[in-house]
Amino acid sequence: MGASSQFRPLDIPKDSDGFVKSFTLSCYNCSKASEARAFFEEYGFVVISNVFTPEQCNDTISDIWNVIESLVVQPVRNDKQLWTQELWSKTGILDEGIVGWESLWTRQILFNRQTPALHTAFASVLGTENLLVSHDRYGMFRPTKEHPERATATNLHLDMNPWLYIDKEDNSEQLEVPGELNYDSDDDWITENNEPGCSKVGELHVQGLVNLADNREEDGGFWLVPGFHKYLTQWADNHRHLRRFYGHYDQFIMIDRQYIPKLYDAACHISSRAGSAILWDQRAIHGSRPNRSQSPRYAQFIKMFPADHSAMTLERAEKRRNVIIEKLQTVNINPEADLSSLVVMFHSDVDGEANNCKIVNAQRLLLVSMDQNLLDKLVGRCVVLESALQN
Ligand SMILES: O=C(O)CCC(=O)C(=O)O
Repeated sequence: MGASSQFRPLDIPKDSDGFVKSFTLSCYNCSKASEARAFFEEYGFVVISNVFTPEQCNDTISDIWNVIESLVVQPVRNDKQLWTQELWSKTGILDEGIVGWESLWTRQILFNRQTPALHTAFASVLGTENLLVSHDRYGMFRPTKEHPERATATNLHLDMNPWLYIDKEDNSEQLEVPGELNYDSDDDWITENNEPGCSKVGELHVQGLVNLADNREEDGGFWLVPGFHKYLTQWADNHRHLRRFYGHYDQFIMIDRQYIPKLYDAACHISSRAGSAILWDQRAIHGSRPNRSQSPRYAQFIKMFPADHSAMTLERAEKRRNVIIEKLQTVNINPEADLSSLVVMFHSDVDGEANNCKIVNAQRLLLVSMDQNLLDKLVGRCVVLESALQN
């Protein structure tokens, strides 16, 4: 494996119930948050517990079934016999257990994206509370004990192009694909997740998921190579020969076991309790393992990124915000009444040339400002639609 043979995978600490060590946070700058951040820096991931409540997990599992049943056009949740390959091929990406072909916009998935504890988790790791949230999909891994054919594929991948990441000089052309993201296709929201910046600028990008049921090793799901985030640059440089298998601008790199057997051996399942979030550094090679148990594995995938993220141009932020407002209307979410006090939405008549224009415009999304100084600066120049959580 060239110089990456120096890479030493780390042993992951576990708690007395066999789950990976986790952190409970009261706010983003509490002492536990510093510990969580230190853990993240060392291992390339961290588990934050109690991010979704038990009720929220149950409601979300029910929503996953609503999505599945709307795609297979029949009720299936109570009859495992119906969870066949043929039917599941209509629900999303079969091999990866992803539910939904493109980003999902149900009421439940939208409300989950504004969960305060989730925001605290990302803010703790990213070191800022001014964040945008991604609009991704659900995961559901069917039990396979009696149906091995229902297993998802064992995989390790990167949601970025490691060679563009190490070679680019700056972030000016973040997404090196033809055309700008318009958010006119639900697929654009998935593409948006795979913009990791570049190594020379060194922005931190953090992906995440919330497990909705206890997730033990035998239930399959998320795994990663602990500590790999620090070696990505070196690894990518040593493995330039693999680049020929991918398109020059591909931003999703699935790597077969035969090319990286040692990394597959080093990957660890990240077991966590229901309602826990797993956050990982986008540079850590990761993926999923199939379920081998009798219980389904349920998850929601979520990334948050700083609102002043370098790829978020004013035009993009504007389009993004407008599409989100339409999506909220489609599921009868009233931005003025139904959103959490975390969510700040700005009218579009903000003076784009003024100070902070980038931050102002980038925040025209869902999420977020709890930074009073920033709000004070902005409120004079725009209307903040903010109110108490009502869901
Ligand atoms: O937990 C999983 O199913 C895998 C998640 C993953 O690889 C991703 O979101 O990139």
